[in-house]
Amino acid sequence: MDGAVQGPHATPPGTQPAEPEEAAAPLATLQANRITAWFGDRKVLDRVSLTMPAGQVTSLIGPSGCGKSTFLRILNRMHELVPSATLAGEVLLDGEDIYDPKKKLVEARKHIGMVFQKPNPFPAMSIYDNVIAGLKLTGTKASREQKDYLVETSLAKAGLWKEVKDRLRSPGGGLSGGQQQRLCIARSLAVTPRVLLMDEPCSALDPTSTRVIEETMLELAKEVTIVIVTHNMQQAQRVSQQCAFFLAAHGKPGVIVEHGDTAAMFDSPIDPRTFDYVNGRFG
Ligand SMILES: Nc1ncnc2c1ncn2[C@@H]1O[C@H](COP(=O)(O)OP(=O)(O)OP(=O)(O)O)[C@@H](O)[C@H]1O
Repeated sequence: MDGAVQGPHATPPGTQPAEPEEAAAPLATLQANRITAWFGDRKVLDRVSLTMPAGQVTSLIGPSGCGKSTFLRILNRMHELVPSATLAGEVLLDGEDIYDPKKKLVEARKHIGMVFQKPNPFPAMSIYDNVIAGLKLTGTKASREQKDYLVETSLAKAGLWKEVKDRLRSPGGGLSGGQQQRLCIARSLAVTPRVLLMDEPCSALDPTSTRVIEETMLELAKEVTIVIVTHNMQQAQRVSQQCAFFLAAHGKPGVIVEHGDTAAMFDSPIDPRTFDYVNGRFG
């Protein structure tokens, strides 16, 4: 990493969002191979493999406790933050193992961003500083002009620029829940991730904010590979091209029962358990 922000800068502030003058990083495919995960001696995932194709939205669906969030957190090395947590298997970002001991943890987090269920901006920090907060964490240096550019383009991509462009110095905590979630998306985008993981990003939001986030996701998927955990079957159908159905039988670790094209999973699932779940018959 050269420590510099990618892309051009110098768009006069207060005007229309700037268009990037350079191509973004090519779209990336994320591949999980035979992921097994434990908390202490309790196995919660068993040999889960899934390819999350470049430029697509992949939904992870399934009943509570079947390991969807654990799987998502393994995809950007957050699982290892839990002291008792261990795992086996590999996660490849465009063929490169993110758990390679030679690779820095911060690299995985930079390339693979995460948006959480509850919007978590730094409440007292300005909207502007919230967006660029990740630069420091990833050791990325940027000039004032580069920061201005990043703030504007990231907020525009997150669908928030127009609403906040005149109050960039106001605290992030003063925004509505839906706006805060889009601010968190902008913060993730500012470090130019190649994959964005979203853990039930709309579950704390009203239907209007949910719709705005979903529209934002569909736009973002053109340049960032997205993986979303959702309990909302309509949302999975609206936003994702691919779906994976997780299930944990009583006392057993979670597995993927079925995955594939979202429309096919909902219209003609192969496994009867998938049929029951997508039709609201259990879970
Ligand atoms: N920090 C932790 N320590 C111990 N066990 C955990 C921890 N986090 C999750 N688990 C357990 O791992 C299993 C999988 O949990 P996980 O949160 O991944 O499921 P999920 O499918 O995302 O559930 P939900 O849909 O309710 O969010 C559960 O049995 C849960 O109790």
